Amino acid sequence: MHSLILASSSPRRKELLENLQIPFEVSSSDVDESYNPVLSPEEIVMELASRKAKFVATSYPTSFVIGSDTVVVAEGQVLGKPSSHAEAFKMIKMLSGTTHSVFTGVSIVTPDKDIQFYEKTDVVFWELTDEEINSYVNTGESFDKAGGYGIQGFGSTLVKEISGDYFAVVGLPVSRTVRELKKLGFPFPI
Ligand SMILES: Cc1cn([C@H]2C[C@H](O)[C@@H](COP(=O)(O)OP(=O)(O)OP(=O)(O)O)O2)c(=O)[nH]c1=O
Repeated sequence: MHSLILASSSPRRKELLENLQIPFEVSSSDVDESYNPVLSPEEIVMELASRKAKFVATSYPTSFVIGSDTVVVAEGQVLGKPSSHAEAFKMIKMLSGTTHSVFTGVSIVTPDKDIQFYEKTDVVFWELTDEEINSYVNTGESFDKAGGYGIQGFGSTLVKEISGDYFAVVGLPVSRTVRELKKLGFPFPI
């Protein structure tokens, strides 16, 4: 039987896949995450997800390997992870009182195929005061997350509504991923 590998160092992606109670291994993908700025957000996340999965697949040639990438798009700008308090503040300020889109791309590499897909989720933030933004950034939660927030943590208090897959915002659109794995012939118990 083929084994399943998650090509990620994200603890959230691991937790989401663990919810399915199927055995898998984690192998982090040390790839260059730069991209051509002319690409659309969906092209960027699928390209980076593919790079991550392909990198790990070279070490697991008989496995099904899943790679994923998440970015936030606001005011036409693609936001990755902030690297300072000031940058995180600026990102959350940009998201305050408006709707932004979260794009998560997934790539699945098997011994004889590789596919990519993406999910887009729209997220509406409450109007936030500078004080609220500062105290959120002070939690330290911003730094390893696209757009500078985590919907699954304190960031849940910033969110007014979402339209789309919550799990895709956290980093892995689990149900679509399972459907695609099944189409590729991976034996799922459910
Ligand atoms: C918007 C949002 C993003 N994120 C996270 C998901 C991703 O882990 C991260 C975006 O960075 P990614 O580069 O997609 O992933 P990563 O570096 O964390 O992990 P790897 O490349 O090894 O798979 O932001 C949340 O956890 N919650 C959120 O609400």
